[in-house]
Amino acid sequence: MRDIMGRRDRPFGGKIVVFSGDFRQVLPVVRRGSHSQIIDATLRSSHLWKGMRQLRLVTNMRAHNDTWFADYLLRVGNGTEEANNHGNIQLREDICVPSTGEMNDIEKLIDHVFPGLDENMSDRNYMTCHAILSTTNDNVDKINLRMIDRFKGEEVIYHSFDSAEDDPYGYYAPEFLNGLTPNGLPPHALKLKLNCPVILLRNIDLANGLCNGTRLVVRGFERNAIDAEIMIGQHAGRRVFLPRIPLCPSDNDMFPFKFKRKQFSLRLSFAMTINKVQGQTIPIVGVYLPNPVFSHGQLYVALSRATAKRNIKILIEKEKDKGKK
Ligand SMILES: Nc1ncnc2c1ncn2[C@@H]1O[C@H](COP(=O)(O)OP(=O)(O)OP(=O)(O)O)[C@@H](O)[C@H]1O
Repeated sequence: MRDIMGRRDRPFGGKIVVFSGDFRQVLPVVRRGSHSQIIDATLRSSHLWKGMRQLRLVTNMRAHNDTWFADYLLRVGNGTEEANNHGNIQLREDICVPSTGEMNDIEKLIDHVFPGLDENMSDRNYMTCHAILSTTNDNVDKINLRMIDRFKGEEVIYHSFDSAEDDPYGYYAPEFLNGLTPNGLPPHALKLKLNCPVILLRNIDLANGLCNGTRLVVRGFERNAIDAEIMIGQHAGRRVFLPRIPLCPSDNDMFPFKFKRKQFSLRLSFAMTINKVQGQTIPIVGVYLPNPVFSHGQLYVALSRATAKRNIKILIEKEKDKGKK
């Protein structure tokens, strides 16, 4: 930009650039980064920050029909909501699913978030509007497996082809490789049913709306392709065929070998991680917290996906209640 504008002394060659963001949300991810490295990666730490003019948006448009909820979100995000002696936010009882410590607590949360699932299974809008959020991929996988079992229809399982790239002597058995599911990769056995919601894990075709985080519903199964319909955004309603593609973990140091998985770049999306849904609106939200959130920002992102207090339910598992945030 400086070269084009011929003004090497000014940031962006003197052009006005608009940055937007909400500092209450989850901070940038720095792999294995320390607190200071994470802070260092934020816009506020950039040398450009001192030259920026700040404008504030003051109305929460997503929750504009529920001003109490909009204020509550601000209190959570600003750290002014009532906290206990450990500095953890006490979540209000009226937005929590009572926890008994039994396995069926999760079923109760599912019933709250997905009422009338059987009648609405093929409705794209229904699937777009309902989701359960949690902190880690393990928690999310647990809910997704329960949901796909409850979902009506015949199950189809696509298995991946896994290999260790730099293993000429075959030290790593296929069964061992199949058991690995590094972050950001689909599972070895991808269990799907017709009309189930899924989320893309890679950028495949940005121009046609197929990018990391795109939510789709499965409309058909082929031997080596999945027929899916895009759920949200400007390409909503478009039908696409998704192929199996070779995928490697984004963190190369995770294993002492180069792991490659050929699989559909999809995961079920009845439940998703809080980090994955940052930026999305999900009108009816369930939050599953078997363990505390990592930061207030994460709680703020989870709660602020919803449009009103009545549309949110949180399950905090009882036996781990002490550390709740
Ligand atoms: N001016 C507006 N009038 C009506 N609705 C609006 C307006 N601006 C935004 N919205 C709605 O509010 C919701 C959130 O908008 P958007 O995703 O642009 O906000 P955001 O600041 O990026 O949210 P977040 O960072 O929390 O994900 C969307 O459903 C959008 O349609």
